[in-house]
Amino acid sequence: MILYNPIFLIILIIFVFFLIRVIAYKTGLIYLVKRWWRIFEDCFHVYQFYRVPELNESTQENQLYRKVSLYLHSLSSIEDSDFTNLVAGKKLNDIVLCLNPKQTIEDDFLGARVFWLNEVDEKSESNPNRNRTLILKIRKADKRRILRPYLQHIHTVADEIEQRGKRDLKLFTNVDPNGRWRPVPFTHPSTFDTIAMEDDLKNKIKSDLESFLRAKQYYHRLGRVWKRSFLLYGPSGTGKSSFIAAMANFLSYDVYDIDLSKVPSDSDLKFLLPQTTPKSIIVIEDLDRFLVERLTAVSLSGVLNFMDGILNSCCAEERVMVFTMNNKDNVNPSVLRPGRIDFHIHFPLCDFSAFKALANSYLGVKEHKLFPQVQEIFHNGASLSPAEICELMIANRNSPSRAIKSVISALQTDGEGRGNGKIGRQFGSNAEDLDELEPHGGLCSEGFQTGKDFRKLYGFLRLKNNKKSGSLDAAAVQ
Ligand SMILES: Nc1ncnc2c1ncn2[C@@H]1O[C@H](COP(=O)(O)OP(=O)(O)OP(=O)(O)O)[C@@H](O)[C@H]1O
Ligand SMILES: [Mg+2]
Repeated sequence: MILYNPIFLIILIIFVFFLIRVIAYKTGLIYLVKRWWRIFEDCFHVYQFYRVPELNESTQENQLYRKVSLYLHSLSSIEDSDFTNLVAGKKLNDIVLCLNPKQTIEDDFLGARVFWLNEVDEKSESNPNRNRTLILKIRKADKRRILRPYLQHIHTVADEIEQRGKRDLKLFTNVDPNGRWRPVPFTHPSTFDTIAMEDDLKNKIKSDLESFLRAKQYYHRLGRVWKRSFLLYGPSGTGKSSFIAAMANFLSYDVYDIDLSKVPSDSDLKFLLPQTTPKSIIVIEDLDRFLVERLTAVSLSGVLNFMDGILNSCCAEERVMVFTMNNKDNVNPSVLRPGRIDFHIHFPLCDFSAFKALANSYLGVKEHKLFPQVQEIFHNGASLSPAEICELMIANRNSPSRAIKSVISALQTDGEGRGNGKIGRQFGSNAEDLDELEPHGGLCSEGFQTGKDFRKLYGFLRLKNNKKSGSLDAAAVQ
């Protein structure tokens, strides 16, 4: 009889409903129900699809793909996917989620639901970094209302992520036999803080790079190509490659590292350039070795054309070119002429101030009773490369005294005479060294030949000498 009591029936229905809900959530059945509901719902909607391929028709990287990918990886719904990839991130102990081939993720925008499918071309499974496409699935009914603002939203969010430096940098190498770039994550930890270099010089380079980043309008107004080129030269193990990594981390730029021995001809070298993306550093290491010892099939004119190629319109935006050499004296002067290289930066062997900077970072000591002895040895002309000193410090990191003693004995045995004439002029502390960083062309070539002009260009004298500074001076630091 009680079953016919309406109050009892209501309580029973509520209880059963509550029980089903609890079971559905506890067991995860709710997700199955939601999926079925979506499949059912889909039967009443017409969808439209938009493909965003990774490469455009001329096999260059599609910038929209990069932005969409960046945006999707920032969505919380990637965590709710049935399956996704977990990979180690850039920072220590960092784990990031990464889309799996064929994975679909959902996004909501202005009350409309859209889907993204990560499609990987079956033919390219051996090379998963290529021929990938992100497919946007959007209801036809919502398309007119949300498509444009949605794409704009993706642009904005991706730009913000990049600005915040969250962009995962890539290192591209030209080892692909098809003459294409092969990317790997770029996770080099080097920063300007970890490089032992005189602060003044470091700050000048940093402020030049910062003003370069901000100067897009300025360069365009002048009709000049927005690029910078650097020559880093000095003995082995003095930090040239680490400095390039520090630049990439500072600018948040990808790195394209060209191995000239893997380039079969001049035209292949030329072909590599248009495939690079804006916001990138293009690097040729040990250029002197390749040119002097002829270790590459590429000719001198091929290299010169490549260096000038950055001036052509297809790759004129936001490029930094860096060349490294052990010795620039044997290289044909046309390689180094103004216009091809903007800055020459010397990386010498260690002096006492660099040694102290390394001791501070590697051993955590700012002062030590053995420092006067080390200073004396440097003063007498002995030196080692920072790399050699770093290795000794790492090997003896548990005992600073032992580490410094091992540096002293290495300086006495291997370092004799190596630092001849270098001490005191390592990091641009005098007028001669300012010339080392002096601009050698590009924006600054005409009429900027002395250290004084260089300082003027970068505004160091602006406060003192406002009247004298020209318009180029003011704009260059914007
Ligand atoms: N100035 C420096 N400050 C801090 N670490 C340095 C410096 N120079 C070298 N090192 C350390 O020494 C190692 C080798 O340096 P790096 O590879 O950058 O030298 P390099 O000049 O590129 O040498 P090579 O000409 O042989 O390519 C790196 O691990 C780096 O940490
Ligand atoms: Mg190197």
